[in-house]
Amino acid sequence: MKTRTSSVVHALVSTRLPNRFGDFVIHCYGGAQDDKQHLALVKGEVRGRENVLARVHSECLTGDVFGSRRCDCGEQLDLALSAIGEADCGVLLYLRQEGRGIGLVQKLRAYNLQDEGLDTVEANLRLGHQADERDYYVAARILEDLGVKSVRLMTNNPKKLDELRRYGIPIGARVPIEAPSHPENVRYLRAKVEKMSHMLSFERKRPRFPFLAALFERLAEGPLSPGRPFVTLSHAQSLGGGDAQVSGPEACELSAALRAAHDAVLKPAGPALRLAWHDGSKAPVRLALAGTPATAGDVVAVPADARGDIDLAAALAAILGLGVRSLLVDGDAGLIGRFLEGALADYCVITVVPQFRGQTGTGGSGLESARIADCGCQPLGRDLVVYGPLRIDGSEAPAITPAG
Ligand SMILES: Nc1nc2c(ncn2[C@@H]2O[C@H](COP(=O)(O)OP(=O)(O)OP(=O)(O)O)[C@@H](O)[C@H]2O)c(=O)[nH]1
Ligand SMILES: [Zn+2]
Repeated sequence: MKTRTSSVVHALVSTRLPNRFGDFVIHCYGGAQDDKQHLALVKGEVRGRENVLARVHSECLTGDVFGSRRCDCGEQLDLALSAIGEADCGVLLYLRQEGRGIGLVQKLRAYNLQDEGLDTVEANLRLGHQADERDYYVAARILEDLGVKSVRLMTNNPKKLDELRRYGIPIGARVPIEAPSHPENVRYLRAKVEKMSHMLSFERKRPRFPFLAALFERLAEGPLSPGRPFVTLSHAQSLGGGDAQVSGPEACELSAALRAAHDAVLKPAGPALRLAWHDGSKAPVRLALAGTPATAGDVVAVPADARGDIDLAAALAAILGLGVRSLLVDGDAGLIGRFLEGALADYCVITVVPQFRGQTGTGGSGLESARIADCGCQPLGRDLVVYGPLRIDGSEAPAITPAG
């Protein structure tokens, strides 16, 4: 847990604040190291409660008060207050960290730089700031002071989740909070996704990999077979048939898009399996055979199949029970094969890396480095032909240039 010794915040005053979203009490906190007064809007009784609906919102005068379309802050504030207003209890913290901590004047300067073509992160850096200078220590202490035991946090920002956890706030779940995008803020939102890893689904809907559009649409509908999540198998293999060692940057991007589109990713981890939520909203879980010696972290015990391996059907049922409706299996050839044997998968995305290095059928040192340069690919009836001039380390540039 991240700790700090300085700055103990305390409520200076609390008063009723009925607003258009419901009946709130506002607590004004002082004593923070930054000398600012931070606010907590509380609906209902949150003391001693688990999984309290919460929003930790950073001040954005332009968005929150003046309805700026440069960002999504004002709309997120409304969404959060209205969700809390409808819940029986909840908390909104309003942290005075304007402009991701750089202050109003610098944020407005950053807007001018964005009008000159920089993105929101580059603008901060140009002004001599970090991309994000916020700190969530005060937020954690206020939540503790309010007696909140754990939260369901409305955010799309993974750093916010990490920081609050590190300051000791248990987060039971992440609740996405997405305002519709506008032409004026789409660049800003895209920069949040690409540079600050924000989890915004409008990006997922972008036809970045048009050949997967049908899969992405289907995923939104949830499981296809009863008793298990929708399962996509993904694998990168070499021409020799074994697992590929290194894929190119675009294939890495594809694999990131696949991870983001599924609720969770399953990978082999020795004899066990490791389940990780794509957005980090929950801690990863290990699925291991019952009786396996415990290691750190959460372990779900799964029965063995006839061969003594993890029973994958039982593992999938347990994974569905954990709330995962779509699962990406990021497997080696062995794990993929076992899912196929059990007819436990719905979709498959195989990347072929045009090199021969792999586990199967390659031993010689020449083959180790052999690859197809200028790789081509052609569906041929029901088959797929991968072709192109060969290059083996030490050989000259390929003599044949591919047609078309
Ligand atoms: N420096 C800078 N700050 C900005 C810009 N646009 C918005 N902000 C600030 O970004 C912060 C956004 O805060 P939040 O909405 O709490 O947090 P978030 O990081 O967007 O994460 P979410 O919880 O997903 O909303 C506010 O402090 C805004 O003032 C910008 O272009 N530059
Ligand atoms: Zn804003």
